[in-house]
Amino acid sequence: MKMLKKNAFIVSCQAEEGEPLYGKETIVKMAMAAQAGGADAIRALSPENIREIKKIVNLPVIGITKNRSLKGAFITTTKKDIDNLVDADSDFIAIDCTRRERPEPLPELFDYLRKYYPHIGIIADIADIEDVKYVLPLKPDYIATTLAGYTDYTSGRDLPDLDLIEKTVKITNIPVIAEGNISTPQYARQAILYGAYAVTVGSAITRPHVIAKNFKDHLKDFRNDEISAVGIDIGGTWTRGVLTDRFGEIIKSKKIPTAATGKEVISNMLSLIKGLITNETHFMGIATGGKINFKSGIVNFSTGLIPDWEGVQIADIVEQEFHIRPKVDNDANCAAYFQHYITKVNNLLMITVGTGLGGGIIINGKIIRGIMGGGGEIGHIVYPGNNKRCTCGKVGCVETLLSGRYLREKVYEKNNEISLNNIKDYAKVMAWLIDTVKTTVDFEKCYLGGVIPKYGEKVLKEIRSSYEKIRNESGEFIEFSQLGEFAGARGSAILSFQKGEI
Ligand SMILES: CC(=O)N[C@H](C=O)[C@@H](O)[C@H](O)[C@H](O)COP(=O)(O)O
Repeated sequence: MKMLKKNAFIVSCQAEEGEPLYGKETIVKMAMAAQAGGADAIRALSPENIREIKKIVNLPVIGITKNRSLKGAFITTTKKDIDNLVDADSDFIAIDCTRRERPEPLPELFDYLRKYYPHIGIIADIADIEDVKYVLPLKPDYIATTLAGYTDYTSGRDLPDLDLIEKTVKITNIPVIAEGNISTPQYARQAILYGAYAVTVGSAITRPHVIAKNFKDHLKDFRNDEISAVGIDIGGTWTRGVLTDRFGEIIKSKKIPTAATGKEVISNMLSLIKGLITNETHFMGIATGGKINFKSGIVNFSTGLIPDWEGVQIADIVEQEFHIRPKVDNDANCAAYFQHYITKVNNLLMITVGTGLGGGIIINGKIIRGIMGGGGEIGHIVYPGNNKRCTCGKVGCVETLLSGRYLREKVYEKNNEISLNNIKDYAKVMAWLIDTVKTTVDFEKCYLGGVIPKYGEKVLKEIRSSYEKIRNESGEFIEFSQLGEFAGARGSAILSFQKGEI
């Protein structure tokens, strides 16, 4: 019996009737292309194709037949199929070994192959770990995860099912072939590291209509329109809104005081959106204080700076009204994202000094959100010796020493001039905070946004020199953010153009 190489890369070259590339001439070309790309073996459908491939391509072939008219198992289900595949010079034959109804009993197919074609390797195509247990007594030569997601008992699973590989290698020494929805080279590599003996890739290489659809899926929501987005930033004091183009440039902006009850905050948000949205707007972002579940668009936790905010299903409310699913994120995360977008700095800390003290951390271009959406909430780090109670319920949060309100008290203005007499303490705590976060995530730049830039360079200088005393290194990486009061709203607009989690 032939063996597949360890860590082999198998390319499945298939097109069923009705698919655009159906026909043996194309299938042979697919196999040639796969070989040129370094494939170690080919998986192919139907004796006619296999015969042609074997004439031209010098690689082992895993042969299968498919009978789509069957209700249950459909890959190589009869002894006649086996005869035809062997006759076409297949080196291996894959058999549907799922627990579904089938025309001929599975043990009979195995016995038949072993008796009449002992040189042919048998690959058991399975869908879940129960299938593996079901087929183990028949001692297949390989087990392939081909059918995960394709049976009624596995449909709806996250694919590729890498866990299935891990579970299978735990209960058997029979080599496992990772197959089915290995859609990227990274997944192929992961599959091997999860314990697969070899990996089979099909559609991602040989089904151009699937590849094209995947590209289209990433572009189709741009439609036949100018790209624009509404971005809303709901803060403790102000609710700001912008309509931007694809670059985050403001087309229109508006701001209103944040209302005193949750109900009003929501109705204000909706009317702000109404005043900004156009017929061509298909994207929306909402930035707001608190810990936000980015996936569901629900406020997980709020300090109370925005009234009745916890548990509000922002994304659902907006979607119901405007039929656009908005991306909802923490306000400082959105400001940080916009800072990253504008400056191209991939590792940064954004501190927004406002009603509270917001933080957003970008590492390798990604927003750090964590489990509950509380990532980067640096205002709630406890400053040693501080016993002020914070709006979040804890005692000692730096927010109680660094918020905009506190800054105003420290930097009092006499005859329109800023007095910096008390700024030293403020700068010391801010520098301590920056050092604490830098020690944790080692960002490249720290931007101070919100109200702090309006107090001028002297404040910045003081923070830098406090930092230099703590670290004995330059504080030049600390800068004022130049993006202004709409940074959060613009950031949420830019974020809404992205697909998936950013
Ligand atoms: C379910 C089914 O009919 N699978 C077939 C089995 O041979 C093929 O259509 C797949 O292309 C092959 O398994 C590779 O998987 P993917 O194309 O997802 O990389």
